[in-house]
Amino acid sequence: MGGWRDMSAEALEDHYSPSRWSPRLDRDTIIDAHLAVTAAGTERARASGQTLLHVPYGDGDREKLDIYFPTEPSETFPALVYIHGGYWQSMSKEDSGFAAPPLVSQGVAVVAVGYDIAPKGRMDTMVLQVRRSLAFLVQQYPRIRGIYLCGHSAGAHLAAMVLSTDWTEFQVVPDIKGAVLVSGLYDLEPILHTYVNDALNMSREVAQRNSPMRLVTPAAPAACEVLVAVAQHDSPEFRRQSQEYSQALRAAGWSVSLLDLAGVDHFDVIERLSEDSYVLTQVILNMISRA
Ligand SMILES: N[C@@H](CC(=O)c1ccccc1NC=O)C(=O)O
Repeated sequence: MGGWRDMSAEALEDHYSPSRWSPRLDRDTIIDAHLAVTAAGTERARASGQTLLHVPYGDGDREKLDIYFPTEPSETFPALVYIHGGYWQSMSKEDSGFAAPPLVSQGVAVVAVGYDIAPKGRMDTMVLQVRRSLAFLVQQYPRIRGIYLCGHSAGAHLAAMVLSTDWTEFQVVPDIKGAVLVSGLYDLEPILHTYVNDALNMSREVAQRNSPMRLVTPAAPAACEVLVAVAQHDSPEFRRQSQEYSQALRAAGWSVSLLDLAGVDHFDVIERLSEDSYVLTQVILNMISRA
């Protein structure tokens, strides 16, 4: 932690703008392309399989989740809980089902979680919402046995916050068997100094208490397996954050792998989960089948 403190305001802004680092598309089109691809992929997943959409896990507008059921469900089945990115201020669960087809065909349910994005959603609230969605899921769906978390970018941050949850404050302890954190942020302090915080309006204290990097605890005996994935064309700051977080978890006794995905950028690193043959799809299916 800390090298970023020597960076100029412009450099920080650059490093925390994932759209500026892709060799594939220019910065003005890549976000729109990402929204279009993930929305179309979600539509496809909804049209082709059995779903339960907009299930409320709380009273808030966005406190809802979508379930994509396995094509041939066994009596109990594992679930991958997907937490969308968008810098805590864009996207929704309506763009979060694109990863379902290759998983539901292999007996895995996919659950896309909604949460209140900024400015309505505050950082503490978003973290609490995602934690509550997991508690709800295990209480309401006893057929789900074994949860795998997957988050992209800001969603990987929220997934990492779920890993740091003290479940004694909830009625249940979800059986989280694995976590796949893709191109995430684990230290929120640098973004206090960028445009990202305009909508979030975090104080230093809020950023610190919501930084997974500061919340790494010794691994419990049954701690889950963590896969920290980062794209070749993520910015050096994003790549540094993934490296440092995975090292910190490993030093605390967690079972962690750092996966550096070649040939992809911050956006197609996750979009390609809609493909059966994508290496990350295969790694996720492998993680689930080994458990
Ligand atoms: N303003 C950001 C947008 C961004 O980071 C983003 C957009 C859509 C989905 C995920 C994103 N990144 C992290 O949550 C950028 O310049 O790329």
